[in-house]
Amino acid sequence: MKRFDAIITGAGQAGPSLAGRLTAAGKTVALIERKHVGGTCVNTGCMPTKAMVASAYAAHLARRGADYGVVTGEVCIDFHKVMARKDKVRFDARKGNEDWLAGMKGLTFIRGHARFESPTEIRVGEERLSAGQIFLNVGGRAVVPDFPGVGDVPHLDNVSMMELTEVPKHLIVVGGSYIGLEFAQMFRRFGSDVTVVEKGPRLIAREDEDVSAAVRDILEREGIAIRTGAECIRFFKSGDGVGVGVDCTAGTPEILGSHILLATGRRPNTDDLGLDKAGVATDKRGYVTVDERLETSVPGIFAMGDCNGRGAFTHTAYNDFEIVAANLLDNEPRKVSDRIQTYALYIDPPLGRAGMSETEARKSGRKLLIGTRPMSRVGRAKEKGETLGFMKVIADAQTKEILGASILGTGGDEAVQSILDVMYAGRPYTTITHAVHIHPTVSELIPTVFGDMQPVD
Ligand SMILES: Cc1cc2nc3c(=O)[nH]c(=O)nc-3n(C[C@H](O)[C@H](O)[C@H](O)COP(=O)(O)OP(=O)(O)OC[C@H]3O[C@@H](n4cnc5c(N)ncnc54)[C@H](O)[C@@H]3O)c2cc1C
Ligand SMILES: NC(=O)c1ccc[n+]([C@@H]2O[C@H](COP(=O)([O-])OP(=O)(O)OC[C@H]3O[C@@H](n4cnc5c(N)ncnc54)[C@H](O)[C@@H]3O)[C@@H](O)[C@H]2O)c1
Repeated sequence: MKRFDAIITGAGQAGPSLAGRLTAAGKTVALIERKHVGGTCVNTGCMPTKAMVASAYAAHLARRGADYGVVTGEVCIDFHKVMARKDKVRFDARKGNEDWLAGMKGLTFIRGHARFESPTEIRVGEERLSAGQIFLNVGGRAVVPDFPGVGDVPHLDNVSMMELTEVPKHLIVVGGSYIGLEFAQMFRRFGSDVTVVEKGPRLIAREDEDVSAAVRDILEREGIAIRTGAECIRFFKSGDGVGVGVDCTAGTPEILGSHILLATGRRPNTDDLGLDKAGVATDKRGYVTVDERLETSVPGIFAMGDCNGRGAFTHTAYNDFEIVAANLLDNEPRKVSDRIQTYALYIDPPLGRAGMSETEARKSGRKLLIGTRPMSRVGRAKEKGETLGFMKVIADAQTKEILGASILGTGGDEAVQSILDVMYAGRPYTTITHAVHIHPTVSELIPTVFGDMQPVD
């Protein structure tokens, strides 16, 4: 049995940074990783997809060259180069993480699958390790729903999408949310026919209806077919290709394509972790139950990142590390409920989100002020020739507290963060209306949108 002060399971977005803080504090740490250092984000998530989104954007802009007075000729995709560029981005990042860990004094890095033997013991293959503190950072993986015929046809997920060697002729994306829509638009721009099949009545159902509708419009303008309300999804083989039954309500009952991507959500990697041997509680979907400081039902065992169900983003996983480190090492009482919801959807133009949606704000029962502005009335967007989308901001009419914002438009992922910072500062929206922003930017219109807010029922 090898003894350590701490064991960290999973080298995703929280584990390595926590290893850095713990070893710097003089503790001995074992970090266990079964696959690739960097986890989902670096290897099969954010980084490679955003590298591919950048290639797709270059293709889109090149096709629109004439709009800007630039003569480009026929635009062709060298898919091999697109994928090689993506691989360089992710492999460089993985290597950077590996080098960082290799130079970490006090760290023992172990490759293999970790399982609990008891609340203080972990087994990796034949090796047994023990520690007084154990930190889980095991992330999640794609869900494969039990669709009829799902075992009869090949299907892709975010991992196998990274290994494609040619552009699919017709990509059928099942699931019209963050993962599905980012892949749908990029592959349309690479030249695939793309159909999105979503069982719900609209795309990205967590967003407001006006946001869903505008996103649908953006995608349909590029020739992406969208089938919402697909309640009867089933799969079958069709010649060399695949078929997806959608039928039920409207449109053609079946779609024939060359490839299927399943993007129907994620599940935590907690089913094969021996949690029962440690007595660590999970909810019914397998997410590890944690308190405000991210400690599990077993004192001394903590869970960070996607596996605790308190966030599903790289920045929330990293913030989990910060919360744990602050409480355990800095005597600073940070808690997960201090976090304000924020994220972006990286279609083009992107959707930047902070705080509540309008639907959530209305449910809160507060008196609201809401301001909106189409991107076609934002100078910066006009100059760039990228005028799709709109901004929406929401405030409490009585307290002037900023409740939320959605910026669907060019630069929306960056611009929304100026609002987020004022929310963290706990300042009223008048802080923004009194601020002077740089001209010409998308952000310069944010004070105007707050200034133009109207009361809603
Ligand atoms: C296609 C896609 C695009 C995304 N884009 C974005 C984005 O743009 N922005 C964003 O914020 N988020 C994005 N995400 C989400 C983001 O990738 C995750 O939220 C983030 O990676 C979660 O980090 P984590 O540390 O919790 O888990 P992970 O990064 O998944 O790391 C967990 C690690 O634990 C290891 N592991 C699991 N079980 C064991 C075990 N038993 N023993 C040893 N090791 C184990 C795994 O191999 C993995 O390396 C995207 C996700 C996908 C799939
Ligand atoms: N830009 C980003 O930050 C980014 C990008 C990609 C992924 N992510 C993260 O990854 C997570 C997972 O993304 P996702 O898009 O896979 O999942 P999701 O949970 O956001 O959406 C799943 C979609 O699939 C649909 N669906 C679910 N079950 C279905 C079924 N049986 N049949 C048909 N449709 C079904 C749902 O209605 C929903 O639209 C997100 O929550 C997000 O946190 C983030």
